[in-house]
Amino acid sequence: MNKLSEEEIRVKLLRFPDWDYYDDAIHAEFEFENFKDCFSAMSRIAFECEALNHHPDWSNVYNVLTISLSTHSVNGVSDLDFKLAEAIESIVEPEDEE
Ligand SMILES: C[C@H](O)[C@H](O)[C@H]1CNC2=NC(N)=NC(=O)C2=N1
Repeated sequence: MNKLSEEEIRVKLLRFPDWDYYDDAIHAEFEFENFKDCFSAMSRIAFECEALNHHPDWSNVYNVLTISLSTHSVNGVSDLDFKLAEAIESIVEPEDEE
């Protein structure tokens, strides 16, 4: 995996309005109705993490999930972080069905 430059990250983040870049990682915070909904999303995200072999630095307080993604081997952000961010978005904010 390549370490993305700040410029590359900023361009990619245009498609990820929930996410921000600082401290060599991308970060997002999601709020749910209650703890059950939050933890249910976390369980679903966990399966995606295992499938990608890429794992978030995350924390949960009641109905709020805070996530940071980075790639240890490059000491920064790689395409893998965006791949996982995309999977997280599709779980947390699914598109409306027709
Ligand atoms: C050995 C194993 O493949 C690595 O430790 C993986 C596991 N999960 C990971 N998760 C994240 N976020 N970054 C990594 O660099 C990473 N590396």
